[in-house]
Amino acid sequence: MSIDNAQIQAALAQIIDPHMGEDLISTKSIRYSAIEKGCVTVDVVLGYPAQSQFEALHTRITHALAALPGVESVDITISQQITAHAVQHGIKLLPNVKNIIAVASGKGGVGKSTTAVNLALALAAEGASVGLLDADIYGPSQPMMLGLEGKPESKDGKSMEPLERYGIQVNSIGFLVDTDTPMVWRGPMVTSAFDQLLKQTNWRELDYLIVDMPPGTGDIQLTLAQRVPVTGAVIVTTPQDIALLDAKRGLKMFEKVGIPILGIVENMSTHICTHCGHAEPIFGAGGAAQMCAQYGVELVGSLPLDISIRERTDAGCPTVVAQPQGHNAGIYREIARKVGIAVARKARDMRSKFPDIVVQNT
Ligand SMILES: Nc1ncnc2c1ncn2[C@@H]1O[C@H](COP(=O)(O)OP(=O)(O)OP(=O)(O)O)[C@@H](O)[C@H]1O
Repeated sequence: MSIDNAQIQAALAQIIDPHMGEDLISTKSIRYSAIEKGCVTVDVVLGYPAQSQFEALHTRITHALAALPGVESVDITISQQITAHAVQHGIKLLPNVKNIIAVASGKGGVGKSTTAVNLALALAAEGASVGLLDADIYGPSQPMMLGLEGKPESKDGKSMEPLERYGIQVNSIGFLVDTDTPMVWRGPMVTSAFDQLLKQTNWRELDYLIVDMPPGTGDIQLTLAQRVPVTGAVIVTTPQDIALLDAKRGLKMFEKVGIPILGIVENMSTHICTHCGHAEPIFGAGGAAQMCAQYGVELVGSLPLDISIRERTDAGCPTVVAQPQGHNAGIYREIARKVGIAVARKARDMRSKFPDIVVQNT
């Protein structure tokens, strides 16, 4: 009994990508499929970082196709290709950077930098090429969180080479601005230092550049948001009403400048007692989920208030690299996957909704 390509396509249309919630044909993940003398060849290309999922997907496709009558052998290749970005109209794109993700918070101290660095490392752990730009003028903390010292080198006296740590490229406003200078003086220097960081860093072929934004929703944040060709923003909040209120302001600020929200991260959602392991929602519960429902955005993950998260970041070795098999690293990886998928989806949606949007095809 012989089999044709239409039957192969029909079988592939039954395989659901569990992370996208759509089948492999609808997600346009099948780049090539052919059959010759009972031998099936299929090339699958995922649009988000998912290296750790390749094996499971390979097994599922192989089983599904091998079960078809007339199939003698199956040859499946799985890879990933991060989609190029769509950004706010009128902003110049950065060379060598496919997607920029702003990590922001309405309020300071909610764990924005901790989330940004772990998100960057989790995306890299799934095989993406990632950069981290620390634009938090109030307290650039990425050098400490990554245990990085020194200044970026300049080969031509104008541009900077990003530093590297744990497989990601890093540049920080802390390297350019004297953080001991009072904020009132630093303010005017900020936008030019930020421009320098953004445009004069020689990023090398990034799938994602994660920008750790300064906390708040004032003029500085708005200016920065308007200068960066952002694919989307991730907003970090804690569960208290006051933090949620500020997070909503942040959300509106991004909407105002046409930047889509890729997701909300609820940090310090429950306190885990180091003695008995009891989980207590000391800052309240359910607020972030309610906010997400109200604004139609996704709650991409909730991290507990866990002493090990603070200890690892303070020691310059964030959770995702310090305890890759731990529960919290798993949550960060899940957040990274959801953000990666949201980027792929938003780029697709924006291109169809706003045909005049700037799209970089790389
Ligand atoms: N889930 C968590 N559990 C325990 N400690 C945490 C958690 N998230 C962040 N922290 C700690 O809280 C402190 C503040 O975190 P972080 O610097 O990431 O916040 P931020 O929002 O970026 O602050 P800033 O407003 O200063 O930029 C840090 O010491 C960090 O290690």
